[in-house]
Amino acid sequence: MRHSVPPLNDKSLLKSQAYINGEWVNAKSGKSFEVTDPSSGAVIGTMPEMDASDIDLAIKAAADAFPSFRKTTGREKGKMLRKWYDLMMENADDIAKLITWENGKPLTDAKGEVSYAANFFEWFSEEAPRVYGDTIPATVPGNRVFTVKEPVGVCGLITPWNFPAAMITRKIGPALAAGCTVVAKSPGETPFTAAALAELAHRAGIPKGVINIVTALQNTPEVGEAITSSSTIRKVSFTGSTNVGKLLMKQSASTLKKLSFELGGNAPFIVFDDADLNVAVAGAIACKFRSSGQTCVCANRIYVQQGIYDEFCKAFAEKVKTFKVGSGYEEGVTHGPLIHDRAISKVEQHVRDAESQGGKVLVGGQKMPDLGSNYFQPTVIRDMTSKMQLASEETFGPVAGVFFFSTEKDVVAMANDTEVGLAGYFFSKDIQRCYRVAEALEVGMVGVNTGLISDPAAPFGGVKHSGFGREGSKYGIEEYLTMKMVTMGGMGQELQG
Ligand SMILES: NC(=O)c1ccc[n+]([C@@H]2O[C@H](COP(=O)([O-])OP(=O)(O)OC[C@H]3O[C@@H](n4cnc5c(N)ncnc54)[C@H](O)[C@@H]3O)[C@@H](O)[C@H]2O)c1
Ligand SMILES: O=CCCC(=O)O
Repeated sequence: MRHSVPPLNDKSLLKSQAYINGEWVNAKSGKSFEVTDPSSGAVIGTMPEMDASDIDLAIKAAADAFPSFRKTTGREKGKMLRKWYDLMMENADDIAKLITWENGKPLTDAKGEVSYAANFFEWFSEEAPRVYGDTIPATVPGNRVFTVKEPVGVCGLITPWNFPAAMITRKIGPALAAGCTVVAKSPGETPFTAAALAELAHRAGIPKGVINIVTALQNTPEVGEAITSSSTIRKVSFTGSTNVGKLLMKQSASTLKKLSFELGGNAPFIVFDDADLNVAVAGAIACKFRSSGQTCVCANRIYVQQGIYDEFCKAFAEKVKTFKVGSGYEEGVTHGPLIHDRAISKVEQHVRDAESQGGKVLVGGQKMPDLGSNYFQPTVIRDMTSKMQLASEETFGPVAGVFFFSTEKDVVAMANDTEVGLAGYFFSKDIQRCYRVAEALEVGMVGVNTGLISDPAAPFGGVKHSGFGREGSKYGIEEYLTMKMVTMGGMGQELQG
């Protein structure tokens, strides 16, 4: 079965080829892979199944474009990114339809993602002209020392399917602002959005070779290897799971690349007795069920203090009962399908495991075969314990496990008892506790009395096995720059004449 193409205002935004050196191309082998709609399971199109030989062409194009692009002034690069931002916003409805088509998220969420994604271009269009070095007082008399920031060079970018637009713009925006050229591997599950963005880059006048979008599904490991082992590529930025991050880091070792890794999380979400219950419930809904739980910063372990536990569980479950699950295109739908059957298997396993160890399902807990094979009911389970799988593994789906705790010290110990450290959240009205707990959590990002922390102006990234490097914010561009120090000798002479 082939699912019909969404009605785009501009049909030329739907591409089924990769974009290399300013041209739309197929794989040299002629092979392609099928892309499916996670809602219906229907094949919705194909993309080139590229291999290492195609990637080499993209790397060469990016390397050829680099000497000239690196000399482009910050202001010029800023104008290109701004133009790309404007085109994204003008075509927001079409891009959102493509996101819903291939990722499944509801159209309103997809529109939100387009704006979030485009904002990275706007933000970095403003950072591009503001790349400063330092002047440094030298220790050696007569020496003058200064630093300049230079683009790293050709960058390899690898992104996941859960934000088909925003994960790519969050990398390409700062890369271009710094003066780098890129080879970006779009996610095999969701390649159409990235291709539409490449078409808009073309229209924005971004020079050929500066952006290259390569595609693969089965060949993804080979493509990853080609990118990480290339001696032309100087930097790799990856967003995805911790396991794949570790593999890519090993592969990058022989060429000692600069790396930024945004990896998996297992976010603690803590509600203290002194929290505003309504604010905490709203925060948990937004944080846990955004994109049906498929974001790396989604709450994974919800810890609620004893005095408020029953009340919180009841109010939280009541809210979840109001969700409408269905196709992302359907009016009023709040939550769509998961990306594929592996995701369904994982959430089901977490639910069954929790139930078998005494967890009580308050709402949901089952697959939804009437809607399609990738649908799972939004689920709330109470009486969770640290022995259950969900406590130590990222669920990446619509299952909220609520744990019980007694003291601040206990809950911080439980929150930190994990290898990863991406985001953490807590709710309290006590300002001293807010500082104390924010400082004690071993994560890269903390939400206090909010479940939504993503913002192009705020540094995004983790600690521990959640990776390193920061995206967005004034720090994001640093990932794509190197610092050169210049010492000028014989400078402290007497005036002549
Ligand atoms: N920290 C963040 O910003 C962030 C954002 C989104 C997702 N994630 C994490 O990603 C995971 C969910 O996504 P997933 O299960 O699809 O992750 P994944 O690591 O399996 O895949 C992510 C992407 O990496 C690429 N990939 C996979 N194997 C590869 C290989 N051998 N070489 C090169 N590229 C490869 C694919 O293109 C894929 O789209 C979760 O752990 C989530 O927390 C993290
Ligand atoms: O899934 C990871 C990224 C989520 C976000 O940027 O808010």
